[in-house]
Amino acid sequence: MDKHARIFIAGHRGMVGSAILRALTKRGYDNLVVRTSKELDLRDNARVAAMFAEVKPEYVFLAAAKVGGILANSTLPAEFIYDNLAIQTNVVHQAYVHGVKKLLLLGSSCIYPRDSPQPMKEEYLLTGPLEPTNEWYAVAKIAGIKMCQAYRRQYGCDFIAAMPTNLYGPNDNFDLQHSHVLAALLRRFHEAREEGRPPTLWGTGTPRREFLHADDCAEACLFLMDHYSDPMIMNVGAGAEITIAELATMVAEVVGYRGDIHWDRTKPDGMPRKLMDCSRMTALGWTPRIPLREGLKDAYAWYRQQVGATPERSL
Ligand SMILES: NC(=O)C1=CN([C@@H]2O[C@H](COP(=O)(O)OP(=O)(O)OC[C@H]3O[C@@H](n4cnc5c(N)ncnc54)[C@H](OP(=O)(O)O)[C@@H]3O)[C@@H](O)[C@H]2O)C=CC1
Ligand SMILES: C[C@H]1O[C@H](OP(=O)(O)OP(=O)(O)OC[C@H]2O[C@@H](n3cnc4c(=O)[nH]c(N)nc43)[C@H](O)[C@@H]2O)[C@@H](O)[C@@H](O)C1=O
Repeated sequence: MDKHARIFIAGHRGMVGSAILRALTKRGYDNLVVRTSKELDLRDNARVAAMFAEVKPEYVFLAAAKVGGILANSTLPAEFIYDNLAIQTNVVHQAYVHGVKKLLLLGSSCIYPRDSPQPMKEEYLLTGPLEPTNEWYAVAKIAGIKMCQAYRRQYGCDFIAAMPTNLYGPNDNFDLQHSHVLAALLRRFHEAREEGRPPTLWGTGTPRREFLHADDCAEACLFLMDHYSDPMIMNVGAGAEITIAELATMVAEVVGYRGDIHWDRTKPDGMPRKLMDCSRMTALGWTPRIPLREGLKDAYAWYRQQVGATPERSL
């Protein structure tokens, strides 16, 4: 991408979009196009078409989506399938209509079958039933992948799709009902320490997850924009997994909480394991840089800043 190219970052205020914005700005890109969801609801096809006609972006990072953790996904199925289908349909189609040179769509590791062999390779897509807690979101994401592949096949569009694993970092959602596990745990342990009572976590603690910092994910997205043009999806992971119980211990250490943990086993575990096989990304020459413990410290520092907790007061 030329440093003056018009680059539309859809979802620039979200965790991944803001990390992409930071990464591009740091590299000196000076023609970045952003819109909040209030300024431009990407579910509205006419408004998306008008924006593309007016701005004529040359490159698109599609990081706008309806996103949430296991409970949000299982309790808001209509919003997860509708919003994501509509956003992708409008952005991908208008990118084709207005001759976008390259588009990167963000999918998710939840597109793989619940009982996939581990680690999960790209070719396992559509080889078995999905995990029920996020099937609506996963179906929408799979449709997004298929749109990129269809527009490449029929119209020759250079549209690619990256599948990140579970992400965390600055600008994550810390809502206790709707967030992903890592943000929820940082907040739960922070509040447990402040209030002197044990946190209640969900499920059994036995599921395994892989966690990638949003800044690493953004670097991977920029790398793929520069080095990858292929219909095959690309896994973007951290390369190591950890149980939720082990994650809880690590978060407790980072936050400085030393006490009991309660587990609410009425809450779902979701997929038992979700480890990406990232050998194709590694072979291309990209690997993540931020170790989980360092990333956790960074995410916790960001959270404390948001809640106005000074280190002196909160530790
Ligand atoms: N978080 C994770 O663990 C993972 C995320 N991903 C994928 O990465 C991408 C980014 O996720 P993440 O950054 O976490 O999500 P966030 O929830 O942090 O951000 C999503 C962004 O999408 C925008 N958005 C939502 N709905 C609309 C709409 N109708 N019109 C316009 N903009 C809209 C929001 O804009 P605004 O702020 O202006 O309202 C927001 O900035 C998504 O595709 C997600 O599926 C993949 C794997 C894991
Ligand atoms: C990235 C991916 O993320 C989602 O899938 P998920 O990985 O299952 O989601 P999660 O991060 O919310 O939970 C991971 C694990 O952690 C446990 N857990 C413990 N305590 C809390 C807790 O307090 N909050 C949450 N959310 N989970 C908790 C929870 O029970 C589960 O076992 C998809 O829906 C979809 O959004 C998607 O694409």
